[in-house]
Amino acid sequence: MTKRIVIALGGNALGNTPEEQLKLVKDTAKPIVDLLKEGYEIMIGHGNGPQVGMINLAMEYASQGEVNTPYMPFPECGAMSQGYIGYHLQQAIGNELKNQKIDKSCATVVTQVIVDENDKAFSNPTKPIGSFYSKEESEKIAKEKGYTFVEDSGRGYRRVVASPQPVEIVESDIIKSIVNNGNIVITVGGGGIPVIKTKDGLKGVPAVIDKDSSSAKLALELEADMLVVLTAVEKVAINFNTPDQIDLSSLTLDEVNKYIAEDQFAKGSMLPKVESCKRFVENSKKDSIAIITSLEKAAEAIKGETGTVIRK
Ligand SMILES: Nc1ncnc2c1ncn2[C@@H]1O[C@H](COP(=O)(O)OP(=O)(O)O)[C@@H](O)[C@H]1O
Ligand SMILES: NC(=O)OP(=O)(O)O
Repeated sequence: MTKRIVIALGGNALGNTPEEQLKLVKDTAKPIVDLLKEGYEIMIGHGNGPQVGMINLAMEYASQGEVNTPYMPFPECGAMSQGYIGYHLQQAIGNELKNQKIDKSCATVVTQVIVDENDKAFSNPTKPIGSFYSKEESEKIAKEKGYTFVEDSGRGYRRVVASPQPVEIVESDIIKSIVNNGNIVITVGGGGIPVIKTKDGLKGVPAVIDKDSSSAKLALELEADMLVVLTAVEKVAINFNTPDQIDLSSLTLDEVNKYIAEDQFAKGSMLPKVESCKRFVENSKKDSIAIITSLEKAAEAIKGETGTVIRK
């Protein structure tokens, strides 16, 4: 039977500028199309932290100065980031499908994800977005704009916004029909545009959902066999970045719980990935697995030759 995979693409698959992104997505397209060729059904989720931060900053700047464009709300900036990233990815994957003479298509679905308006994440912003700043720069911007900044994994200071849990993927039926036809779908970009239910219908809210969390949700809703989280490291480690670092080839759910309790996975980087994989494996009705590895090693990891596999 055809196996269904959800791939969650990390920041290093996209870069930080349009030029960088256009170049990187070409490298991303090849292993994805290779997997389709091997008979897998493929859904792609991706991050948007740097991109939504950039769009939001640019739109805010333009709405304040002499240019005076209309104010662009944050959920609309999220939608723009999905379109911008989806456009580059679907173009690169479309070109690769043509190069490999595969008669299938790739499309992006602008995706809304329902969140709970009472999610406590709204009063505790944790999701880093946009550029990295020095401590002094971040303090200046925080004072001017009232933003919250945190130090992000030793890489500098970044603005943080609320990151509620995904509750339901609004467009899951259309996503299913695309993938059922053997085509590649790019969806839940940037975790999806967070929306809440109101008496007048859905309404966007200013937040950024974690893309690994939404990719896990997608994998559960579409009964995927595998969730593949692609990031900058080949394997998850314990004692990460210390002389005692041990790279892990496999993790059971019990081991995941033990290492989470020991604080082995950094908050805001590896922890949400491991937690998303755990949620998928724990709740999947099948014997599904999750893999965390790098884009370069994705094909090998799916064959079981590298990466960190998380299973029941
Ligand atoms: N225990 C760990 N094992 C491996 N990597 C870790 C660990 N803790 C933190 N990391 C870091 O987390 C990074 C992945 O998080 P991040 O950069 O936020 O992901 P993304 O690829 O989605 O942008 C890795 O590249 C690595 O530097
Ligand atoms: N939305 C999201 O999770 O983006 P990043 O992966 O860029 O943080």
